Amino acid sequence: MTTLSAPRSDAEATTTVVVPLAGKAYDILIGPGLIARAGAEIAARFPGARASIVTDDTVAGHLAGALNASLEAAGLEPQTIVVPAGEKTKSFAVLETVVDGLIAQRRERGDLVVALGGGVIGDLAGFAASITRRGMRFVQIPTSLLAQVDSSVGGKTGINTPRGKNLVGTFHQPSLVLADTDALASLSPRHLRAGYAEVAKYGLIDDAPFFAWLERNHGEVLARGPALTHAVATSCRAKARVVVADEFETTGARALLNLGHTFGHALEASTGYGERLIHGEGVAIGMAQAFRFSASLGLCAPADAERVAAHLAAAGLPTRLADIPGDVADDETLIALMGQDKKVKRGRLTFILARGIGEAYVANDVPPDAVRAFLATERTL
Ligand SMILES: NC(=O)c1ccc[n+]([C@@H]2O[C@H](COP(=O)([O-])OP(=O)(O)OC[C@H]3O[C@@H](n4cnc5c(N)ncnc54)[C@H](O)[C@@H]3O)[C@@H](O)[C@H]2O)c1
Ligand SMILES: O=C(O)C(=O)C[C@@H](O)[C@H](O)[C@H](O)COP(=O)(O)O
Ligand SMILES: [Zn+2]
Repeated sequence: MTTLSAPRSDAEATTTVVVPLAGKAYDILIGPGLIARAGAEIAARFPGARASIVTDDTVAGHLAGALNASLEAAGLEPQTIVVPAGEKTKSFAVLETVVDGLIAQRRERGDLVVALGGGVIGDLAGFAASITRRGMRFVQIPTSLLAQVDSSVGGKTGINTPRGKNLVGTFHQPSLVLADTDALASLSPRHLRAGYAEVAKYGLIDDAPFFAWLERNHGEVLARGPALTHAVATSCRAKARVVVADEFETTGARALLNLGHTFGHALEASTGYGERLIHGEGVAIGMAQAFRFSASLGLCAPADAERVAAHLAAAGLPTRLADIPGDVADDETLIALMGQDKKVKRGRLTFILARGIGEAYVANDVPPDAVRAFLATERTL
């Protein structure tokens, strides 16, 4: 018989997932108290480096003081750059203020940019790090569920343009990820649910048992119980596996992480990157649509599509165009936005479709007419 005992300290409660990329391997530490320990963890790995914290004006109020104190105590001479919270911050204008701030702070190539915040901050600060002085190192301290399970891992960085999501950016891996599960205490329920969509994505792509586990345990995950930490660690392991297999999204393995994003990104862009539809919500609708599209093409059982939508709805997520407040852009606008997707090859649309739960695959060359016919049915839901 195995006797389980509670961890005696935050350090003992920490899970480490390694992203073993050749020449640029890094650790993801997951657990409580990591912001308080950030200075020690960073200084031990990057002796002599100084740190610039990039955060948003919401996260700053909750967590920047504690992080600053920890980095200060470890001799990292922290300075902070604060930008507005929200998706609109992933823009050229805000990128310029971050890059200028790093240069004004006289940070060198060997110093560290520390992204403290959700996916918006991680994508923006990571991009700024990748271009400032032709490439600074950076550390991700993800504070939203979405950032802890997805955006802080894998090195996709970037900003949006009015013509589409993440259309300007780089691949630039972080040097360390510190996912402090205590930080999630102050995250709003809406943003927690949005992050949950990306958790469910890992089950839908290739891990049916994890999806079934989520169906049983989503209440505890969303109640921020111990199941939440399990969900974060399982998600990070899944993402690390995919990123190591296909870092630059060339073989198709990484494209699977785009499940729900062809539809979702078009919806986000068409709603102006505002509060009407946040990324995880767009992904939830997009994943439900990807399964309904697959069912309509005879690829997967309609019951699977219904099960996916039912689970996302049970988690409080939108699953239909009608769930988006206000008018939704017309089909031609959405198809034009999908045409800007980075998976497009020689003008042909690519979707992530599914043969069932946990059986997603990359479908190249989906005819726009099939998408048009499908969207027409979506308007009736
Ligand atoms: N690079 C990638 O691989 C990747 C993966 C998934 C998503 N993304 C990107 O991530 C972004 C979405 O990330 P997000 O959902 O974290 O959005 P976000 O960064 O806007 O954070 C959501 C909101 O929660 C607030 N917040 C964050 N942490 C908090 C905390 N601990 N306490 C209180 N408030 C907190 C933020 O201020 C913000 O208002 C999108 O731009 C998306 O494109 C990138
Ligand atoms: O890491 C990846 O690869 C992903 O696709 C993860 C997605 O959840 C994320 O939203 C990503 O930013 C989308 O990438 P994009 O290349 O489609 O913009
Ligand atoms: Zn995403």
